[in-house]
Amino acid sequence: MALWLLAMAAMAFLPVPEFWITLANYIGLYSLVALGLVLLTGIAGMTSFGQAAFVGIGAYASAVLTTAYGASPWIGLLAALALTVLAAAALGAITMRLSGHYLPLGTIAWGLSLFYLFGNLELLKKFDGITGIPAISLFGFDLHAGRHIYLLIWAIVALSVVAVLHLLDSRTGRTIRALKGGVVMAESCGVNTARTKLLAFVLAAALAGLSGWLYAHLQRAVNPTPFGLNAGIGYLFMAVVGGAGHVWGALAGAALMTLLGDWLQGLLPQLLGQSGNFEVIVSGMILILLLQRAPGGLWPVLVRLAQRGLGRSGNGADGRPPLGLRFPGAAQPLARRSQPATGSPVLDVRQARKAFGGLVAVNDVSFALNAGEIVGLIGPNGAGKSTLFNLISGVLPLTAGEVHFMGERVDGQPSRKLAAAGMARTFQHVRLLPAMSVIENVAIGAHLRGHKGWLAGVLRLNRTEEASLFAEARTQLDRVGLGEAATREAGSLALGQQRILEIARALACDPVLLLLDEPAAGLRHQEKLALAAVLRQLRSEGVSILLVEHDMDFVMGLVDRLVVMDFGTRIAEGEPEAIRYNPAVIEAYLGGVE
Ligand SMILES: Nc1ncnc2c1ncn2[C@@H]1O[C@H](COP(=O)(O)OP(=O)(O)OP(=O)(O)O)[C@@H](O)[C@H]1O
Repeated sequence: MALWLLAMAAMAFLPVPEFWITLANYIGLYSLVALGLVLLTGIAGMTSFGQAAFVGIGAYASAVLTTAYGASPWIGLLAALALTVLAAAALGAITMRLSGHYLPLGTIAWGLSLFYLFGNLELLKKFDGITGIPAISLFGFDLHAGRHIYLLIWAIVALSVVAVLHLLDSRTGRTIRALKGGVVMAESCGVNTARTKLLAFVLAAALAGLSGWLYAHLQRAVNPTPFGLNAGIGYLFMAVVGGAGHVWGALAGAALMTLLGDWLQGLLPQLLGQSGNFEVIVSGMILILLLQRAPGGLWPVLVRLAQRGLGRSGNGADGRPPLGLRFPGAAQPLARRSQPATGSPVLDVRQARKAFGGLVAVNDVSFALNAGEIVGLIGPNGAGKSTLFNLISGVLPLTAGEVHFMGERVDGQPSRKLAAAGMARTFQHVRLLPAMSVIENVAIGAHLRGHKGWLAGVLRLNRTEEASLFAEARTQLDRVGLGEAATREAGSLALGQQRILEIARALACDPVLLLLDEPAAGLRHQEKLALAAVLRQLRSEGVSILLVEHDMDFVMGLVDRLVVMDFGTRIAEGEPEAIRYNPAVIEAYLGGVE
């Protein structure tokens, strides 16, 4: 990064052609928008075609203030950011609720609307646009030449890159990255996913607004053309082609698309003997080929080539150790909640019912669980165990009945509220972030035990807390026997170990009640013994555990009580030995006894 900064800064003082500076200025402006898209689309997983409209809001805000009201461009900057953030908060509150194809369609809808708004408002001089925008003045020096504003543009790009890198390497950043693992997992760790999505959306828009502000004072004139849907698609292309999962991919994509377009614009008319927009067609084809050859984008390819050239290999795609693993020194242990007294009521499920249309998956099931107890929920496939888990943990709403947790009625509450109250869970189908390190996955579980927000993350005021969160994650990994794998990518673990990782993540929540959905599936015999030992240890510490499991040997030797379900109904409850010989249970499993 230092080398890159030096090279970029040197260019301003070297006798390079003015035209290079112009290209570099535009690459810088595009990089800012693409950087926002890396955050929003590549990392948080939400596709937006409408970013150009936010560039427009930033540009017009400053253009109007500086031309019609004679304000300083710096006041224009504040207005540009404020207006973009407000517009993004309003649009995001509506659009971020959409999912699947509807989300990108939604962004196209408001992208188009804003474009026509720019072109039809008298205040913005309609499609003619605004001219005579003043240059930015810095320390009494007017930045009216491209070479002058160049340094400002790239200083802002560099700061933005650092800010986004810091953000991603923070408590809030992990929640943004966790969105790709699905909202159910993130919410079960206490993350407010709606707010996190909105934050990613607003931050991406703010970067676009910043780019718009710079654009207005570089061009000194604005009209709606560069803020339309075409430009929005172009920005998305830059992020994807550069490598949407990587911060530096934004710069790589902006540089590639700008340089390629410019090169082809000069070359093609000479080759073809006629002028036209042929560069759009040819660069489109080149980009498709590139995406076929390198679906992850240009940046990971550049990193691989550089590593090969240097004869080194890095840990992550960026060639650096995984984010969040650079904490020297001892950490303050996180505060723990006090566990309820052994034997006191923790969970009380009363007549819980769930119907999916005509199918009653859980049929008026009742049972209770006390502190320091391990209760097993068993039953044949399709008996309704996972559905009951989802009812208890707030993932699914009940059709009827009640769930009480720690003396309070909790049905109807979102799972993040239950996580805050001390309920942590794992999933039947493992839900983790395969490209994230093992320890970072576990640190997501400790989300509610930290408090630093996104700004503290960006400004690096979170280091002490991060050290504590990671120390906690490491403790839980050691506890379940995965300490050695802390820095590995979670996706590289065997499935059984991924389940254990989920247990460590749930333990990082400091739970009162642990809900484990088939924790022993995929484990070898020794690993099962080790897991049983960990669960017994937790019980002795006062943690209550409810587990769904098909492995009867594992369950019988571990649990205090069993609840048996069949066809959505509780058919038996009792100590393992009694359940083993219960005729109703035998019938459910074996389909009848002679
Ligand atoms: N979202 C849903 N919509 C419709 N039906 C569902 C849904 N989720 C579960 N079911 C049905 O509810 C019943 C209970 O399913 P559930 O997954 O809870 O059983 P299970 O006991 O966990 O089974 P397994 O041991 O195979 O995981 C099944 O018939 C299933 O097909």
